Amino acid sequence: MTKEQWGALRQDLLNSVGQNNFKTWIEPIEFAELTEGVARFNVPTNFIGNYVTQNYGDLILHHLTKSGERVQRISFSVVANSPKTPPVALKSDASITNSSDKSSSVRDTAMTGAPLDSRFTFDRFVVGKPNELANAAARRVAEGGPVTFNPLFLYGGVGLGKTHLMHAIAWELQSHRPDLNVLYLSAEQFMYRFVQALRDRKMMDFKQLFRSVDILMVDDVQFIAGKDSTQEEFFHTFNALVDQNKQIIISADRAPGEIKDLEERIKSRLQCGLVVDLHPTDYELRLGILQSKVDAYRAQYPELQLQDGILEFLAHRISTNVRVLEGALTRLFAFASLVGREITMELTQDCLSDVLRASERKISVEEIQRKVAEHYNIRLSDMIGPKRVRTFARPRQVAMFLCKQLTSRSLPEIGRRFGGRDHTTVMHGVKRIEELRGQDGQIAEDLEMLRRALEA
Ligand SMILES: Nc1ncnc2c1ncn2[C@@H]1O[C@H](COP(=O)(O)OP(=O)(O)OP(=O)(O)O)[C@@H](O)[C@H]1O
Repeated sequence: MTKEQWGALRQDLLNSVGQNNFKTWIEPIEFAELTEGVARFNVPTNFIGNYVTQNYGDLILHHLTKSGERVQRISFSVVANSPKTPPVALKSDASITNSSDKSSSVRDTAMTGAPLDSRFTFDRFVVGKPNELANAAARRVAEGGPVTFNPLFLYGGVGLGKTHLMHAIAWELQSHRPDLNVLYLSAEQFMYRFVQALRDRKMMDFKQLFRSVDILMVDDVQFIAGKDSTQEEFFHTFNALVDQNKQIIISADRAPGEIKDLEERIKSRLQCGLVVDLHPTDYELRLGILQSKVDAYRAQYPELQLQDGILEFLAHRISTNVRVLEGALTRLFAFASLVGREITMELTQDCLSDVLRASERKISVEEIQRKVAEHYNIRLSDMIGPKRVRTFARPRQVAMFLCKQLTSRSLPEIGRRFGGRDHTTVMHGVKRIEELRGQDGQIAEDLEMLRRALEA
């Protein structure tokens, strides 16, 4: 790809990210070269490199691929005055890890040139009810003691921490058991290497490499489903390692039995050890994660000013996955530091309007009305209808309050969905519940219970 082609591609990116984001994030990056599947860019600061990787990495990769380029990953190097600042790379690569230098944000290894993310450690993994079992199992494996369950199979939806836990295991093993040879790679990378070995007639080397590891970790194993010869090779590798009593750790986006087009014999092997599920996050875990990110950020930028209630608001409103939550916070920090202002609710809603709109789809006004009606044992038609007796009016106000809190609908919109009421009625209802929440323990409890039920 030439610089001119990159220029044309930037237009597509402009259309995708919008003028403001483009000016702030995309414009400063400069295409350097594309070699061996890696598109390299120069950036003025490490911060921009990190931000673009996290927020636009996939998008850039997508546009590059769409334009016909063969690109596996992108990488950023800081060109300003600090030649020592490390380049940043995307996470989906492989690495054989055998040193404990964590100085760079993403560490490359000489052997494969692939990264383990230094942020993905156990001490930065926030534990809550939804992930406590997965965390405990990962920590056990990371001790590097005798193999008790093989494989450890971690599964869960997008962005819930599977990769984080796998990297954490690798880091931990490196520091406590540097004698062990740990190989972490994505299933895609496994296939890529297998195909390359076939093409270069280096299957013996391939087999030897994979059979000589002490701990093999394969991320996103669902990727090999339907790819027959890769599955076959994976099956042999798996068996050879289990026979030698070597630990295997696998992750996927769903349980082994539910991965379509995965051979039955592989499914049953994968179920032989310990299968642990990372559940969707709950409000408390999301708040804990946000808090820990703020603490980490504050350690670097003590001038950060964050109004009360912002984290709670984000934890309520963004329940899709942790990656989205993290991305939202990073964007907020970046925006606030650019404009040099305190992070207020207004700034948050402004800066994250697209994310908030996207995640709002999760809880609808109708769902809230239904749940609240059920909870107070009234009919939905009475909740929306004209009757003003307390038995209906209070649940109606509770529902309005939750609509205001859990969706991004405006007051007039909410009013319309409550039988065409005026926005001042909604405003009054929301205010009333806010007051009651502080005075009436029962209302506070009802609100909490309903919120949990709606977010579950
Ligand atoms: N419990 C947690 N504590 C702190 N950070 C977390 C937690 N769970 C997820 N994250 C963060 O969320 C982001 C996404 O996590 P990760 O990449 O591990 O997800 P994943 O389950 O592997 O997703 P995918 O299915 O897309 O590969 C990472 O930046 C990770 O650090």
